[in-house]
Amino acid sequence: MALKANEEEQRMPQSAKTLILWFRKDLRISDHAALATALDEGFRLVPLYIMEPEHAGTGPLGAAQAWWLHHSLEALSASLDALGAKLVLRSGAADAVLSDLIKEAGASAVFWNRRYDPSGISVDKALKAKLIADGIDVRTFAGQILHEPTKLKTGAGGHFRVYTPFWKALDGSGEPPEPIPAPNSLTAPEHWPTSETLSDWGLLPTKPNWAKGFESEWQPGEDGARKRLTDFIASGLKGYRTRRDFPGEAHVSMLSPHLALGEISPASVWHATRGLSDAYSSEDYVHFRKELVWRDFSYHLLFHFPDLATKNWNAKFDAFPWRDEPDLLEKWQKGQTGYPIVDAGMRQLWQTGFMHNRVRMIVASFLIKDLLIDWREGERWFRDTLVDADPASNAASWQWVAGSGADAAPFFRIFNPTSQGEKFDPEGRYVRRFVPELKDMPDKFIHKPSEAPFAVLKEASVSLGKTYPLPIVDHGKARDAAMAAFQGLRAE
Ligand SMILES: Cc1cc2nc3c(=O)[nH]c(=O)nc-3n(C[C@H](O)[C@H](O)[C@H](O)COP(=O)(O)OP(=O)(O)OC[C@H]3O[C@@H](n4cnc5c(N)ncnc54)[C@H](O)[C@@H]3O)c2cc1C
Repeated sequence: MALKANEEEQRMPQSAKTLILWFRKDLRISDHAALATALDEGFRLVPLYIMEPEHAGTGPLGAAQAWWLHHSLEALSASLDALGAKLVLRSGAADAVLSDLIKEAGASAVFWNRRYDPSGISVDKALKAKLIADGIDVRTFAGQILHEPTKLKTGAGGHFRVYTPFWKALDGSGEPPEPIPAPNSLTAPEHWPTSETLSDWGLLPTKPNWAKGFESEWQPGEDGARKRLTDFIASGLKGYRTRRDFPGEAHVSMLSPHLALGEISPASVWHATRGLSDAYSSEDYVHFRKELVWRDFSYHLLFHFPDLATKNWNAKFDAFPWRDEPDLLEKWQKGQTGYPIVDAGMRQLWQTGFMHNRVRMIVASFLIKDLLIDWREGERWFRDTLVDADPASNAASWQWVAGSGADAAPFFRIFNPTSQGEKFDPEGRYVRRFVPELKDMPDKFIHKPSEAPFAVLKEASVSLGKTYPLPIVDHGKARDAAMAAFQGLRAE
């Protein structure tokens, strides 16, 4: 538990040791085990964030998440300022940055919260060994996920491949630890080391500023995360189980970008759904927790299968006859497929850096099964354009839709984009928001403008092929082609 300011001063001897607290995907001060332990032990603190090279550590960073990171670091910096501390920014390989900073700050300890992506793990392992050999006190802590992948095991002692037993094991292993409150103050080092300047990192887009639409949608940082959670519990959680699939309604939390950079801990989210009044159905909050646990499951898969983003989990899919169709890929990316729910999803992604989960499944199915384009193209595009881009959830979800993943949807479950739209966006509320050229279409044709009579199109000022595209593929034929490709795979 963190100490109060005056208690800290009394405990801290003049010669208090200096510690570097390395922030990574845990850009918060609440429920931060490394921070709380450092304070309990009376260290002087140098908070650090390292912009590591593309392929080592936290990267590669997509453009949309880079925007988020900029604002998240600003918010963390402001929280630390309010506690009398500074966030030191450095760029470069973590081992070089840390060895310089240890000398500059006269630090004897480095603490961090653990990460579970393959490149992060390999950097951390080597670094920890080197620092310990140099006599530095290195300690690492849990907190990015609910339960660490090394701890949850199947009855036979192996790792999980199927979600339901994973959920049961996690749920049965007890509640995650109670969140640790934010500290009231931090103890500064004798001299503050120099810091690079955030604006010099070029994380924000300039010409053009394609992130304009993000600004009204999001408040990156810990306060924004907490507000999102409070608002969701107040008005979105009721009805979550039955309404979470409807993208035109506000029954999902939109916490994923905050969780992706650790502005809020999953344990805090979990505990916030405890002790709710009878007004809440346990079906809603249990279902919500189950979704949160998909994130843990994805990390569990990534930890045990580090190539999740690049290799088919099921190697049978290695022989899948993917098509090389750059024009169709671009139409999908730009939301110009002629299928309104797909286009609305891809435009929501471009305009806000987010897409509703149901629609992610529909657009992914469309890319993979209607266009027969390799799921890895979709994974790459999402990684660059999602503010919640996450190495585990993104890769696991793409493989889930493709049918190549662990516990995946079978390949032959091919979404019909028209009937999915009609079922989950019956009045076209979501489509009308993101595909405004269809806003005056009647409900009956909002998901199938290409089937609307000429008079209906005219009345809605829609000219197919001009103001809105004709379907780029015929879904029925595309479905048959996908099934034939899949049957070919099974026959091999
Ligand atoms: C093709 C595809 C790609 C995806 N890529 C990502 C990604 O890069 N990053 C990401 O965080 N999620 C990804 N997801 C999972 C899911 O779509 C998002 O987590 C969810 O839409 C976030 O919205 P929310 O916070 O409102 O979710 P809520 O419904 O409010 O759920 C709460 C939290 O649970 C977690 N969660 C919910 N569903 C899933 C899921 N299926 N898998 C993993 N975690 C889940 C998220 O952390 C989420 O914030 C992807 C899904 C698909 C189908």
